[in-house]
Amino acid sequence: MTTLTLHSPLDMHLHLRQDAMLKAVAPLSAETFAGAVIMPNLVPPVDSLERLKWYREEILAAAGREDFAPYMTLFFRAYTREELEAAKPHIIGIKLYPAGITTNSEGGVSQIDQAEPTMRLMEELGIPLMIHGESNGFVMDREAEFLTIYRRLAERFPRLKIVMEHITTAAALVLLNEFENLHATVTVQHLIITLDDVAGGMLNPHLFCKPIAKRPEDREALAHAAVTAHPKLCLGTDSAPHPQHKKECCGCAAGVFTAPIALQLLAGLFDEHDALDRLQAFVSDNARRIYDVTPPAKAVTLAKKPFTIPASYGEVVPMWAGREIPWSVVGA
Ligand SMILES: NC(=O)N[C@@H](CC(=O)O)C(=O)O
Ligand SMILES: [Zn+2]
Ligand SMILES: [Zn+2]
Repeated sequence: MTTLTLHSPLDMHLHLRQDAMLKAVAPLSAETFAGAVIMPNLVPPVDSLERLKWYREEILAAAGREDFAPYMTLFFRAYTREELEAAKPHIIGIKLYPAGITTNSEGGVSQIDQAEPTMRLMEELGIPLMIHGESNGFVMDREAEFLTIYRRLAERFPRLKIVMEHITTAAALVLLNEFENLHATVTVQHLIITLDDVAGGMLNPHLFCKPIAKRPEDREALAHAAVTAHPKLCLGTDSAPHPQHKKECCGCAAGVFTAPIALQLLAGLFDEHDALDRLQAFVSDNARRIYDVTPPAKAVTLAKKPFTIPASYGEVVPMWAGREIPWSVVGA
């Protein structure tokens, strides 16, 4: 049986929520990941150091093991220099959401220009900026339209580390290569599905997320970059749990839940591309270098042995629930 051991896999974009949902999903990430970048889009958002420290403790308690590091982010707003200096040792970066563009982003930024003084301070202090990069244009064009903003920020703040979160287009990869200070995360679903899987046949709400899955040529470009372990790209699952009744309803919430199946799906993809030897870079080594983190030691062994994705994890339905996939986690 073919097996593969990954060392300290990292998820550089994760939603863990609060309360009962946090308690249900945090152990699932902690089982196979050594660390994760925790998104701050709670209600209300994590936009103070006090709230961030409280949230970190909640996560550690919910994860229930020592070998899982939550890398915390603050929700972008206008911060003072004093606030940023105090926050810096506790955060991996600050996450910017355009106002209203995705789940729980109502308090986000409506005028990017007005965000520049804070970005200037972040550049000076060496605090990375993570962005959900979508305009409010036509849904398939939102990321492409936002690329002009990424470009402007990359030019105006050459020493600011900018992470283009969950990229979904070939065009974003082109821009990624153009500026040294741009980096990117990509989800599992955007490497393996297109809009057809979401809405081309029977509507599949469990594959609906922001940004929406794009065209086959986008998926091919992203998959190529992932399986060749593009040095500026790393895994960020954007695993975003919503209870089943919020997905299977009229007005389905955006977010795909993949945390417990991400590594198995990736092993399948990398195997198909004869690239299993590059998975370690994509799920850990690139992130360690880009974000300058040293995760807890954790070995996760996968085997080419069929695995049926559960129908649900508590009240959350994962991507491809009930489907048999070729790789399993056999030791973590
Ligand atoms: N990706 C999503 O569709 N949803 C995320 C928010 C986000 O990452 O944009 C969520 O919090 O549910
Ligand atoms: Zn997002
Ligand atoms: Zn997200």
